[in-house]
Amino acid sequence: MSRHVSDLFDPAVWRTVEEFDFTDITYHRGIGPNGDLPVVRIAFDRPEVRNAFRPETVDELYTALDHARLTSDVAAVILTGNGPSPKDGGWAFCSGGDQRVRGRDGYRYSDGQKPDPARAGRLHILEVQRLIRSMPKIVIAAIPGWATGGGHSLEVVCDLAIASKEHARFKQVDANVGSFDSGYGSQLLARQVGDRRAREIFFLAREYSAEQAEEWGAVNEAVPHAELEKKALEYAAIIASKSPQAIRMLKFSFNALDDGMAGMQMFAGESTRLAYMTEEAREGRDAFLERRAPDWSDFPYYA
Ligand SMILES: CC(C)(COP(=O)(O)OP(=O)(O)OC[C@H]1O[C@@H](n2cnc3c(N)ncnc32)[C@H](O)[C@@H]1OP(=O)(O)O)[C@@H](O)C(=O)NCCC(=O)NCCSC(=O)c1cc(O)c2ccccc2c1O
Repeated sequence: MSRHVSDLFDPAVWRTVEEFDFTDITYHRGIGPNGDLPVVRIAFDRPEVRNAFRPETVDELYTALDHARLTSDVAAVILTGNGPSPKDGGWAFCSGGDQRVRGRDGYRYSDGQKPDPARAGRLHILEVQRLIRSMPKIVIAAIPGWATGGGHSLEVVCDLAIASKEHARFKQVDANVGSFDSGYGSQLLARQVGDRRAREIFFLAREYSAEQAEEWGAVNEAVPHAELEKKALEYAAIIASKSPQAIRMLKFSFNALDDGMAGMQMFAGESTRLAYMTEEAREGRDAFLERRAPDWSDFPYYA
């Protein structure tokens, strides 16, 4: 019998991705009447601690996201948090780093595990942020409850965000606990809500609601709690109806300026792929393989 995943999870539209044995997250592939849908659902599965992440959670999250990245018939990823908490019924997207395992130099793996010293103090949620940013798929945050600290920054880095009207709460608590996301978590937030508001969110660490987040441009839409995942699936279906190449180029063009040379590299890499598909580029390859001078005469210098 399949286990209960989350109160918002509809078992009729998801199947478990079987290759993995995750403990801190769940990973599902969308299914429809005619087989797999081009969407996956990845969810934090630690509702008793408001879906705080420990290093193991981050490893699993990275693995699932990278699997989605490499799955050629997946167009979109829904990133969410399972709930509610069996302890008190509270909902969370993610409350950031698990403060119980925070050491002097980062977050620590569970007792008994003696990792390579390079993996002793972990802040590798930043690697997950970079993966979300650079993967050529659209990542949709479906926020059913609290988004705080590193969880707040994680939803900021997603391409789109939808929040539960009743239960989503936002609070950037980094400065309360002596932490600071000086990368995407703050700078991208300023892009989304404006510099003044982003400074307020970080410096004052005040709670704000889903409606407020929508008004400020921090999320795309605030929807009734019961409809959150349905709405995220709707977004994914629309994205999957578009040209994969256009979506990829658009995502990388949105990132390009803010991500500097790395952003341009992503965009330019896709341009190279397009160039490889032309007769002109094929002529260059063929000439090399046939040990002759390339004949560019069919290819004008466009103005
Ligand atoms: C999220 C809250 C606002 C929720 O408040 P609420 O009153 O609804 O619930 P409780 O406080 O009673 O929480 C229920 C239960 O969960 C435990 N819990 C919640 N959050 C965490 C957490 N992050 N770590 C560990 N445990 C947590 C809580 O203790 C309760 O347990 P009981 O046993 O008592 O039932 C509120 O909980 C809250 O403010 N949480 C803390 C948020 C926080 O401080 N997050 C960390 C910020 S720093 C961070 O995330 C971070 C991580 C990185 O890896 C970075 C890397 C690089 C740069 C920056 C990073 C970064 O900033």
